[in-house]
Amino acid sequence: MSQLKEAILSTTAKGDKAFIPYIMAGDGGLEKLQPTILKLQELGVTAIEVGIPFTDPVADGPTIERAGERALANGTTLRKVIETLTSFSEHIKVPLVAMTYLNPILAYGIEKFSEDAKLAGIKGIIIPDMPLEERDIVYTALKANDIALVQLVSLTSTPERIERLTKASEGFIYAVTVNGITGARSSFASKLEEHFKKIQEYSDTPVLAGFGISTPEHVKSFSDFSSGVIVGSKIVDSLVANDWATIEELVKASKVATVK
Ligand SMILES: O=P(O)(O)OC[C@@H](O)[C@@H](O)c1c[nH]c2ccccc12
Repeated sequence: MSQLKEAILSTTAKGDKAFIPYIMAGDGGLEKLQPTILKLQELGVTAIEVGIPFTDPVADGPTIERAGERALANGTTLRKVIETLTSFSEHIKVPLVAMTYLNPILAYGIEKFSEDAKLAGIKGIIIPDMPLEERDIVYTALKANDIALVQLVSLTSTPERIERLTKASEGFIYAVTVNGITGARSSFASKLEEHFKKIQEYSDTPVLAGFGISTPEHVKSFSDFSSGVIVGSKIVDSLVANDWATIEELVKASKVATVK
């Protein structure tokens, strides 16, 4: 079993829910990466999604897109992110999930990338612009380096597609809670619960909810019918504002059993 899936299952076994914050590597300078990751793991997050900035981030909403622009303006590259993570990898105790578009990995070289990513503590990867049908391009190299390939399931996926995606997804299943791009939302569609149940039918891999989750109340309500949540834009904004109290509240909301 992948270390990513193991970390999530050990969290849910305690009665808590998984909490995965998304951060944009290089936002505020790459020197912020180490203190940010170490502080998040101190707060008890389950894993950390590390975004690699990219010039054409088609799935990113305005908050993440702007964070990416700031990171690129700082000179952040995939290579520098991997080097920085590797420099303190002995201190990283939670699995890292890289979030990158296909192009930077192909430019790096998929084999070399997978080997270097492993040394950097990366245990999973999300590639939003890579369709399931194309995954052979990267799969063997990732597998050889124990990197789980996480699939995104959208609200509009057909039942057949949901089945294929969930069966293929490794580490966890990323269930997208809204139509469209990333970013904080104030409300969600009804019937999400049914959608989540359908996703979970095909696989014992934990289903996590992501997109638009920005308050402790959202975290709690999604926790009722998923194994946990991913929070991106709200975390990115809070890091820019150096507002750790907000981040702590979000993480705490996932600790159903161990924090009263
Ligand atoms: O920002 P939000 O709405 O909280 O959603 C998480 C999301 O940002 C993060 O998982 C992510 C950032 N970029 C992506 C691209 C595709 C899928 C997911 C992502």
